[in-house]
Amino acid sequence: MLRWLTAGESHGPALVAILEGLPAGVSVSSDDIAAALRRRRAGYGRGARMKFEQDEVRLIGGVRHGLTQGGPIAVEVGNTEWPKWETVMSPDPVPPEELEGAARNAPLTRPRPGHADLVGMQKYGHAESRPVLERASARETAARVAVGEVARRFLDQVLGVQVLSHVVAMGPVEVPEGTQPGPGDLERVDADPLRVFDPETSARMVEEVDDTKKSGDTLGGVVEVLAYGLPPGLGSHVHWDRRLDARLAGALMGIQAIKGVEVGDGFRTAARRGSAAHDEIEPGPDGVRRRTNRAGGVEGGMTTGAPLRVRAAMKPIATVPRALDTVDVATGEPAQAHHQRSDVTAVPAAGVVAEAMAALVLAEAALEKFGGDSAEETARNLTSYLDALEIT
Ligand SMILES: Cc1cc2nc3c(=O)[nH]c(=O)nc-3n(C[C@H](O)[C@H](O)[C@H](O)COP(=O)(O)O)c2cc1C
Ligand SMILES: C=C(O[C@@H]1CC(C(=O)O)=C[C@@H](OP(=O)(O)O)[C@H]1O)C(=O)O
Repeated sequence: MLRWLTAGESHGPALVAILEGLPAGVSVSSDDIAAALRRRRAGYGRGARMKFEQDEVRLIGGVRHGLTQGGPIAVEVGNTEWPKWETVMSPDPVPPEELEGAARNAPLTRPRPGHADLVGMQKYGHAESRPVLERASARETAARVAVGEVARRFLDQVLGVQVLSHVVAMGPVEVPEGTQPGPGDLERVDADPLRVFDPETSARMVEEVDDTKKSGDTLGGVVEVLAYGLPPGLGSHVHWDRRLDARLAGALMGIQAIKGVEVGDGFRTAARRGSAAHDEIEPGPDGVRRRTNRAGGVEGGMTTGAPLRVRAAMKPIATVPRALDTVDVATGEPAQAHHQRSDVTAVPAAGVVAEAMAALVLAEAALEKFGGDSAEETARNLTSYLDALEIT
């Protein structure tokens, strides 16, 4: 069983993540995780914080001399901004006179529509939104990307699976139908300012971001995650919570601001007739194959062996600079929502987070199918399964 958990606040000292259940013998270092975190920080349209804050990675358990040992893997991602927040976010009590004069201590009583502020205050009984936004913030996704990188490396080294993502829509601007990077195209995608595979569309998207910023607004979009090299049979048709499509959808919907998930052609499939919706099966030089991949590599809740293709739709950033109407909960009067700074868009970063979540789910499904306490054992079990497949 593969499990993962994160803890920590946006302006706390650090985020932490634990990944439990990964076999021994997977190669990973602090530098590998730091590189993954750099990918998450990039992307045109992100706010000032991405420039002045650094992610400080420390592997504090489960890895020795660059190899996983089989025990829980613990990663700390330090927030270099912590010295500015030490008083306001102190875990231990602070004398009231010290807190009163502290910068950033003013109560946040004008909740932002679209963020977790208002309902979080209602549910947890807070008079202001600081305790809610600190944990609702997508800063937490740094911890997910840290452990997601370990899962990605397991998939690559043991199963030969490549996971990547690209941006397919920014607001109303979409890439042309059929734009799809291949397994070796991750660097090319990352080199684009918006992580778009089509340079002409990327240029139009950059204009859209600039225009949105100029008008004091924010922008959402759609990312696509692809996984190449998966064997057939991860997940299962036998029960709802073993279906791989359900598990991927849950993992992607669990990313802040993701409001829709599509597997394969998803919603577009619903508009087609059956004869134009499914992937016909034919004999190929290496065994049976599908003529198309409209299903996105999943049928009956299981991988088919074709490339996995899932999309996630992100809503526009909630902290709109041209602040939205709200109520000041301290007075009950109409007010403008709290705004200091924000990303114009974080769709490119959401793609990197979506890769991490997909990698964790795929690694979990692979370990359910093949087991193994060492990378060698998992690889052996995979080979034996593939060798024994009667219909290939
Ligand atoms: C990578 C990333 C960066 C984000 N940056 C911001 C931001 O700067 N400002 C903001 O208000 N929301 C930002 N968000 C979105 C909020 O976290 C999100 O709106 C909030 O959690 C509420 O969304 P929900 O209703 O889906 O939970 C970001 C989301 C992601 C995935
Ligand atoms: C810090 C990160 O993202 C943050 C996510 C976020 C939100 O509300 O989700 C709000 C912003 O933080 P702040 O309000 O402090 O400017 C983003 O910068 C990060 O991704 O590392």
